[in-house]
Amino acid sequence: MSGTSPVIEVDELCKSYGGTVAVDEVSFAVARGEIFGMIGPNGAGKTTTVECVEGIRKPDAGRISVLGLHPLRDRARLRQVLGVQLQHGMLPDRLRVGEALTLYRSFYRDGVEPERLLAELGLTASRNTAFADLSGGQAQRLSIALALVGKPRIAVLDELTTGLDPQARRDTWELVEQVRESGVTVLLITHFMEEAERLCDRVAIIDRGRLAALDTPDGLIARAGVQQRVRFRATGPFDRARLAGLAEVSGVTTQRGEAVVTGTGDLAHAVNAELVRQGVVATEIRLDRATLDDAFLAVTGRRPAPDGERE
Ligand SMILES: Nc1ncnc2c1ncn2[C@@H]1O[C@H](COP(=O)(O)OP(=O)(O)OP(=O)(O)O)[C@@H](O)[C@H]1O
Repeated sequence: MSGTSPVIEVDELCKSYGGTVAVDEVSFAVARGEIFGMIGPNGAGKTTTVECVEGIRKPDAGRISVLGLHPLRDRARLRQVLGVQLQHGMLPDRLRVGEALTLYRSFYRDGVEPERLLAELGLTASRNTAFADLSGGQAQRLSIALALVGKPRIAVLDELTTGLDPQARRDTWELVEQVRESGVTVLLITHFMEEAERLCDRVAIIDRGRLAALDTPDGLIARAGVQQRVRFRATGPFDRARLAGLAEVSGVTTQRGEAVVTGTGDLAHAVNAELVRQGVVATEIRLDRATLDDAFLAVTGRRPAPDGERE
């Protein structure tokens, strides 16, 4: 995190619905200009946490500060600096793209020229299209445009690319990177591990209402102690015992004529260096890198839903 004070501070946030504890003493801080991700199983408490940050839910306990504002007491001022992505189905079907942007622009003192946003988000040709007639990707881009039209300092994006095809998803990721480059801090809730790994500077894993882990994607993967795998074919025989004796290595097996070495740390480098010491040349060396999926499993005990699906 940079030396500047955080733009969002959440301190020991608690929220229950009747007997259901949705958020249980969650604390974190989001630095200016970062893309901060929240991942976790369904019902883990992500949306409730973010809704408390947005000032649309009242916490039972804890302290939240957003750009120095209190989400409930300073709600009107908060609305001017926080851009929130619309959830599906929140616009009237017959409202046209251009009209929606102009309407939303009118809610803010400061803002971006709607025409400019339309162009930047590739929506110029859809300006006169009614919301109900937009494709999934176009509707998603419109919801992002509406989150940005008030020139927010923080954008909250919830389920950014759910329902989009892979190409539209990648285009949306580029868009979010542009948003961040323009100086906006992004709070992103996602079910896609690949999305979190690719976009987020830091990721909070929320599980059963608690903050289970918080780190960079690489840090989460490394801290989970997830096993990595290096596969290679060797040009000649090599001493397996010496390979197995390396600090980084936990196992050496052979699969379909390939040596498969499992372990942690800088495994590929350690294996390669040992083979060089043995005078063996490895061909087709491949590293099966651990991913955020593995870290998620290690932290929550559950696999993320396939391809970010809702369970
Ligand atoms: N309005 C509500 N009334 C009662 N219980 C609720 C309400 N909203 C959420 N909950 C419950 O609180 C818990 C946390 O829900 P929340 O929506 O914050 O989780 P989430 O991590 O955002 O889940 P998802 O990934 O499914 O959106 C769940 O057990 C949920 O059923």
